Amino acid sequence: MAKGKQPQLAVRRRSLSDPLAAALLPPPNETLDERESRLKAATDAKLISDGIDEMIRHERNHRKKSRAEVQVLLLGQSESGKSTCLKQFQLLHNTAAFHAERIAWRAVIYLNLVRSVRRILDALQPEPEVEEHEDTDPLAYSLEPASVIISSSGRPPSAISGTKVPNYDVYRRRLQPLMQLEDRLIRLLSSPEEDEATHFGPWEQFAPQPYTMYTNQGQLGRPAPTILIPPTKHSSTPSPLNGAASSSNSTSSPTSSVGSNKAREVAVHTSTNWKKAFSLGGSKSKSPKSPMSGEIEGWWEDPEDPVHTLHACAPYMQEMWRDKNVRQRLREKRLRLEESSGFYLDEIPRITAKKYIPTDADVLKARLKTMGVVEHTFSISSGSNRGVQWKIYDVGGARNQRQAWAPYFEDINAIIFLAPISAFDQVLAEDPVVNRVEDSLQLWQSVVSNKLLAKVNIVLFLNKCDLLQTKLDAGVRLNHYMISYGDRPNDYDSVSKYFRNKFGALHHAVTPNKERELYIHLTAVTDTRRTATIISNVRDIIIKGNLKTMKLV
Ligand SMILES: Nc1nc2c(ncn2[C@@H]2O[C@H](COP(=O)(O)OP(=O)(O)OP(=O)(O)O)[C@@H](O)[C@H]2O)c(=O)[nH]1
Ligand SMILES: [Mg+2]
Repeated sequence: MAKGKQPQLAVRRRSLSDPLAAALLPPPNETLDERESRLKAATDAKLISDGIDEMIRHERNHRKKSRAEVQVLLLGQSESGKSTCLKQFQLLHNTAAFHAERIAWRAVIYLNLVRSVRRILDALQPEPEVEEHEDTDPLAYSLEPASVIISSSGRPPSAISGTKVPNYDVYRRRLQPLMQLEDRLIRLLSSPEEDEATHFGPWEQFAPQPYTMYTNQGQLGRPAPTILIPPTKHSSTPSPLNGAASSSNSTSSPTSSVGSNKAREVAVHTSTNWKKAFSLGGSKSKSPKSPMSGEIEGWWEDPEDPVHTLHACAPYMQEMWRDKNVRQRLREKRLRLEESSGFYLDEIPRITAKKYIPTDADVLKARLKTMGVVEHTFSISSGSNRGVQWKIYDVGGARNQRQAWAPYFEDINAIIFLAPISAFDQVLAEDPVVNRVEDSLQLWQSVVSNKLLAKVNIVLFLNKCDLLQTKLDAGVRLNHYMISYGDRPNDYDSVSKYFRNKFGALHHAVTPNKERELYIHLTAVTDTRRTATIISNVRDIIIKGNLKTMKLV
């Protein structure tokens, strides 16, 4: 009985103590007049409330209409700076997320640093006899032509009988652990098809495994990202890296082959959230718990973390990079590492510190090749337009990636095309007989002449202007590589103007839309301050163009 009464009591108490319910009750002894005016007041209040609801509905619809989606495609050859440009958009419009992801870039920065070391060791290797090399491919001495300067006659003569580096064997032995680490990092970050890092896989997956391929159809009929994952998890596989100690005694070959890893790499193409996996607290890289205390600790407490090998090798890296003979040998081989992607050799102690956290500038400099198409969404305000949804597509620019671009042409509003004009003396990694600027011009021509893109706003970034300036200041002559430049002055202003005119004239000659206004910017997209201003201009141009198209202005 007592049980049955309790709920009723509770209900009564609630209704009596509810001030709103009490206020709405008609007063006791209400007269007819009072009742009439009470009901009228209630009707008036409802009318006002309905009016407000209607206004909110109207506003919502209006906002929906003006919150048109802007879709932007970043195009350009590999290493033109597309992903770096995207990072700048993130830094500007999604700053918190960019900062949260900084830690995840550690692995890429480590790999970039280790690759620079390997390239030096490759360059220092004593040359075999001259006769054996007479018909050698000019690129045989480097895997990364983007940073190797090739003379018109092929192999630089001084590369053959160059400066001897007496400490070469010592460096090679001491830096051997880094070569093993490079293998490991490549396996973590690469696609099976590539010999260059493209994406992350989790730290612990580096066992030789067969792959299972999953594909599915993405929105708008676009090919969805392809994900290659191992059928089983091999987390118990012994690590090739057991801290610094295990590797320092190793005697295996110093120039471990990247190709030997290719078949067993775990690759994640484009979509998966690799950054999350490598962030602090991310699913794959939770800070390790100490077996003793059970407390969460930093990655530097994990004996398998690559930082230990790097930290142990740091003094030898420094010594080699400061060695005058080494520098001389690199000069003879025309290997300008300072100008290459992912250069961190000038900051070895900072990068290899146990508690190193990448800065914004480090992340912008980090080189990770894009495979497929990566979509990023931002909410961007511009002038009176608040919170416009932007989708920016970052594509892989290497030749074998370009077939993936076309499906995106139908829906986009704008293209930002990047052409690295500092690369006039470089060749494509994927086709070492093609000059990089020539390739950019060809690509540019096919984009701006495309009828499907006739109504699309096009913004051209003549990129890597900082490197162009350095190169010209160092005396590299444009007319050695582009005869059409003739005997014009070899300074930055003249050269940049020449490229601006060349790209502009090509657009004018082949565009199917003579009305289209072309916006050209001289950029260095690693420079945050300069790029922020350019991006905000571009943003306004694109939004204005987009609203015009949608007849909203
Ligand atoms: N100094 C300098 N470096 C740049 C500039 N733009 C890009 N880089 C560097 O060049 C490298 C390549 O840039 P990415 O943005 O990865 O090139 P990408 O066009 O995305 O290349 P793919 O993904 O292969 O198509 C990175 O290490 C960047 O930090 C620039 O204007 N100046
Ligand atoms: Mg990229």
